[in-house]
Amino acid sequence: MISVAVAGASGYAGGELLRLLLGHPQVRIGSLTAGGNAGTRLGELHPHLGPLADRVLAQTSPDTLAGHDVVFLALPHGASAALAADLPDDTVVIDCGADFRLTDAEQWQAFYGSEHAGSWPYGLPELDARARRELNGAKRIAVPGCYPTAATLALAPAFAAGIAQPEDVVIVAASGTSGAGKGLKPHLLGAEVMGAMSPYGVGGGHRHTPEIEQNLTRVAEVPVTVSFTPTLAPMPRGILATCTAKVHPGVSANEVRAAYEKAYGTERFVQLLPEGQWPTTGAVLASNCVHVQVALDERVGRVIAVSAEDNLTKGTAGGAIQSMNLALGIPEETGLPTTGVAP
Ligand SMILES: NC(=O)C1=CN([C@@H]2O[C@H](COP(=O)(O)OP(=O)(O)OC[C@H]3O[C@@H](n4cnc5c(N)ncnc54)[C@H](OP(=O)(O)O)[C@@H]3O)[C@@H](O)[C@H]2O)C=CC1
Ligand SMILES: CC(=O)N[C@@H](CCC(=O)OP(=O)(O)O)C(=O)O
Repeated sequence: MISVAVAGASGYAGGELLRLLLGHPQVRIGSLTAGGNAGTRLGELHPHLGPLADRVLAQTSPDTLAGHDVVFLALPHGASAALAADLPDDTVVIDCGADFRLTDAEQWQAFYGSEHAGSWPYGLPELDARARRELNGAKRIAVPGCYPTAATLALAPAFAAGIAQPEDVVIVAASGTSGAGKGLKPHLLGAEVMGAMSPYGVGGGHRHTPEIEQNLTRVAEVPVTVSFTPTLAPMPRGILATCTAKVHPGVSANEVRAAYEKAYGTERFVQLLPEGQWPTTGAVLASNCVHVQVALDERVGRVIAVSAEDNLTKGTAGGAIQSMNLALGIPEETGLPTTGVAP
């Protein structure tokens, strides 16, 4: 059995990790830690995690996380780097936060405003062949942000196939409120969120912009720039990303379709929907699958790719466990749901 600790077990990402790990046949759940909620019964914070209800959260520290094969860090940005440095080199450490996602220190400084901690293998196996190679046997893994997972998977095939132009890429994505974490935020109070959609981080300032650009640049092998606008939607979970890019002159709808079929034909967790069927967040609720659809708007010469994911499942915890499976050399799909919850 693989012994696993979760730091940040009281939060949304930590709770989703535990929901999925409870169904993982090769995992034994060890230490569960938190910050201010240390000392609290898990059942008070996550009443849906019945079998773990009587576990009491410990304070997060290298000592309470010691002695495990795998440690998941589901902590606020900036909290992982120092902690990870004090965990043994032979422990698999999987960071759900942003600390080790970006390779460019200047971009990190510009968007996060703190010192760059470095970069780890990026936990998006479907990005390219290199991603899976680097995750196999990895001891440190950076889990992607939830928007970058959705946007990257929507657009990567168009860039990998050389169909899309690297400028004038526009991404507008709607997220459920759990994406913002459990902390109290005035704009996320029920009265503000219920029944309304609202944009935020408008004008290129959202910290996921450089992460999306990093991913698309990697597959395109030329610098890709994107305009990314997130919006908040009145639902607890889910992301719907609508992504468009100009195509090179002469690209046909058949070529676009073929590029996406080639990219995702054998992927278990990225499903290209049948032509004409468009992704919905409802269909991927609690599933580790991302649904993708693509069309060519011939009138304006743009490819329109739409993806839907559960931000807490494939967008965080499911993606993290998929990477753990690769790191440990066990089948990638172990313990991960490919079906959603409906209605
Ligand atoms: N929510 C999402 O959709 C996604 C989240 N992520 C990332 O996952 C990480 C966790 O996010 P999320 O679960 O949403 O956030 P939450 O705010 O819901 O949870 C944060 C967790 O971190 C703990 N914590 C906070 N401060 C400290 C501290 N100083 N020392 C130790 N523990 C601390 C909290 O403990 P306590 O309850 O005791 O305060 C809680 O367990 C973040 O880095 C986030 O960016 C990544 C992708 C998507
Ligand atoms: C709705 C909402 O607020 N979403 C979060 C993104 C959550 C996430 O995936 O991002 P990190 O892991 O980088 O925090 C945001 O826009 O900041």
